[in-house]
Amino acid sequence: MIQCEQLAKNFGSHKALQNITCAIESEKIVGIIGRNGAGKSTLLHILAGYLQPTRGTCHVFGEKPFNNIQTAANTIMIDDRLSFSNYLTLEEILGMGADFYPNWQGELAFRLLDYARLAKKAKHEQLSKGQLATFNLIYGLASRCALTILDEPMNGMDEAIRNDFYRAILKEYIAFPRTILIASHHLQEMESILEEILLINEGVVIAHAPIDELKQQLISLTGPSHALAPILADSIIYTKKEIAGMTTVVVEASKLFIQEDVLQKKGITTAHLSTSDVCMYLTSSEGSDIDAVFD
Ligand SMILES: Nc1ncnc2c1ncn2[C@@H]1O[C@H](COP(=O)(O)OP(=O)(O)OP(=O)(O)O)[C@@H](O)[C@H]1O
Repeated sequence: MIQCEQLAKNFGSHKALQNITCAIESEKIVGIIGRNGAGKSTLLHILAGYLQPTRGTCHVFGEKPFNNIQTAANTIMIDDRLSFSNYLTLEEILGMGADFYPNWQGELAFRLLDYARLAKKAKHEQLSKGQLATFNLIYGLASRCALTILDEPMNGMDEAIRNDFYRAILKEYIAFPRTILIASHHLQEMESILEEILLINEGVVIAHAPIDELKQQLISLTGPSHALAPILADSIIYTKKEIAGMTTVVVEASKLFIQEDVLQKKGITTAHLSTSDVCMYLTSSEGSDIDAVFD
């Protein structure tokens, strides 16, 4: 469905994407994860055909997506910039969906509209931030596009409606499988619907793996500082905290060439991290510590 090779995008002298190489199969739900400014939206705009890459290649449905009719016909991009005519009511916007999207699910759209208690006669521009996000997401799901791109779709939604709509995304995906890319900072709450994660940092893909695999990349060790020091000699340490002779570190699991029972004998315990923590550590800049700002 998607193939990017050494994709780069510059805005003037700013390198928003430096080297994106990835392949995404069809009928997958993929989380596009990364810190603020990592390049997620830029990548999604290129995939949707809105932006032309500066270098490298990008193929969606086997073709270059920029200004491509095939991409436009089979892709929907939902973000907070999605706008509709100020003269149209929500009801009218949903009524027109069938004119643009061959698989349009009008009935579902209206049921979701009722569920979210959005007034049919309201105008798009009159909606609150959370209502706007809810309506746009309903529109995106009802379109049933082969490539559905959701850029921070839950921005402004309250927790209850967010949880409902994660479920709605999953149910819709099961009913009509398609490729859904979701860029979001709410990884913890949405990870149950994701199959894989594309982790971007400073315009570069630093991980692309199924959730369970990504989770295994890092491990936390806690034990007496003197026992941990020799074990960590060759490890990249993502975070380290030391209190009263006990140290806790997060390191790469694959670089730890020591058995669990040996660690136990040295008084060292291991713990797995959440996916969200793994992504946070993998994308943290070296030595970054907010406390240091106040020292
Ligand atoms: N049109 C533009 N002109 C200049 N710089 C831009 C433009 N669009 C994005 N950038 C810059 O490119 C970088 C990547 O932006 P992008 O919006 O892709 O990040 P993001 O990962 O989506 O961030 P966030 O999580 O904060 O939404 C940022 O440094 C941003 O300032």
